[in-house]
Amino acid sequence: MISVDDALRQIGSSLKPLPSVTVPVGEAAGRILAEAVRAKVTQPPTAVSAMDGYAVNMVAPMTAGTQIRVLGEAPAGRPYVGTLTGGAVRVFTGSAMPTGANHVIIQEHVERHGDTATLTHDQRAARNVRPAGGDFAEGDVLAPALRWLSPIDLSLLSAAGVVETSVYRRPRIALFANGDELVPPGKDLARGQVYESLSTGLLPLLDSWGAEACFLGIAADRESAVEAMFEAASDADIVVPIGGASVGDYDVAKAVGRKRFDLYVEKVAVKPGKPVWFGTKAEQAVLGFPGNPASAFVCAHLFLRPALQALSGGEPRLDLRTAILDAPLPPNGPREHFMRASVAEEAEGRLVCQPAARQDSSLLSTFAASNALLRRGPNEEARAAGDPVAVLLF
Ligand SMILES: Nc1nc2c(c(=O)[nH]1)N[C@H]1C(S)=C(S)[C@@H](COP(=O)(O)OP(=O)(O)OC[C@H]3O[C@@H](n4cnc5c(N)ncnc54)[C@H](O)[C@@H]3O)O[C@H]1N2
Ligand code: MOO
Repeated sequence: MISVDDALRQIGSSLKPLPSVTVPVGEAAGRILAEAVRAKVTQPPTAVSAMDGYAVNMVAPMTAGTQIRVLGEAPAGRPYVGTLTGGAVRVFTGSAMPTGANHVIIQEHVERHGDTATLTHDQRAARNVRPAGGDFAEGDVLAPALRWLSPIDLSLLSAAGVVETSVYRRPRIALFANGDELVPPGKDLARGQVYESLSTGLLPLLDSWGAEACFLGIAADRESAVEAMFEAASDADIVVPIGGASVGDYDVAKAVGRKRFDLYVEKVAVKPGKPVWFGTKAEQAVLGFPGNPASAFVCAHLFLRPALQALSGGEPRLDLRTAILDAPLPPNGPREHFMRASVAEEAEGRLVCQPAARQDSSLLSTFAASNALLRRGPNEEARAAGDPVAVLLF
């Protein structure tokens, strides 16, 4: 059995980044940038008014009662072409500032009669102007390579005149379940049957991690049925069989996988998830999950998410944070343990971690009530309330 870190290293060194593809910015949310994006224009391109009002050149404080001649107007998109020469130009939020103007008197501070604006409030200092390039300048790096593009990133790139981006192709993941006892939800259960429940949760999880995931269905505990699933998964970058990973007489997924792939990981010293297995053949990888529900989800977080990072040019790693334990824990056993836990943020960003009372790897209800995995090292000594611990938030 190898450690979690060694398994991650093995996965990282076996997976090469997928090719990059060019996509319209509008379709790039959730994708990972293959190269940095620079601004094509400066934003704002010129100084603009931040308010509706009157643009003036203010050389000294102005007092209420001062009268100013209104020379013209500059609606947003139609700059004023003349010179100011002591007068004011009617402007609006987003209007280009007339040449020479440094201040916008908000319209609430003015009484307007014809071409004359009379100040109703003192103007102490020049303000209400957004400088050219205040957001970004042409050539600025707006998003570095490997950035996961959020929806707001797309607006940032659009504001900078960028219409296409180079992103990694989405990893294609094909899941299938393995077990004679599994039945799709909606059917009546016969004695000994349970609903196949893992695909419904894993598909959207993978989608949220930027993958294109599909579920091929349930394979019976027969080699031919599992073979058919692998055939149907020929397009996938990673095939993920769920279940049939252990040593039982009917655990056929791994037995078939061993014939089709070179296996580099056969078991990991982790709890839950020990029977997880990994291999490759040509351009395809297989990552077999144990069927116990918590084991499958822990393996998704510990191994599949980092595998997706590796396919997108990143380092496969776990984003562990530090939290404070809220109750004592007994010594850990020999396997690294990822306990289901609830983490809450307290004052000043301090994270407090409460491990779930029941940790059996069959329990979906415990997982659903948790938002983190609490990592305990192999043979780690007992922990006291208040001790710092490592957590993986999800
Ligand atoms: N003698 C030993 N027995 C077991 C060992 C061992 O080392 N020696 N390891 C145990 C560990 S740890 C795990 S984890 C499980 C994993 O076994 P499998 O991957 O072979 O999983 P299955 O037997 O197929 O299923 C286990 C359990 O999960 C249910 N299941 C499976 N798939 C689904 C699904 N898609 N949806 C809902 N539920 C599912 C299945 O019905 C079983 O109850 O092995 C231990 N045994
Ligand atoms: O590894 Mo199993 O996942 O402990 O139940």
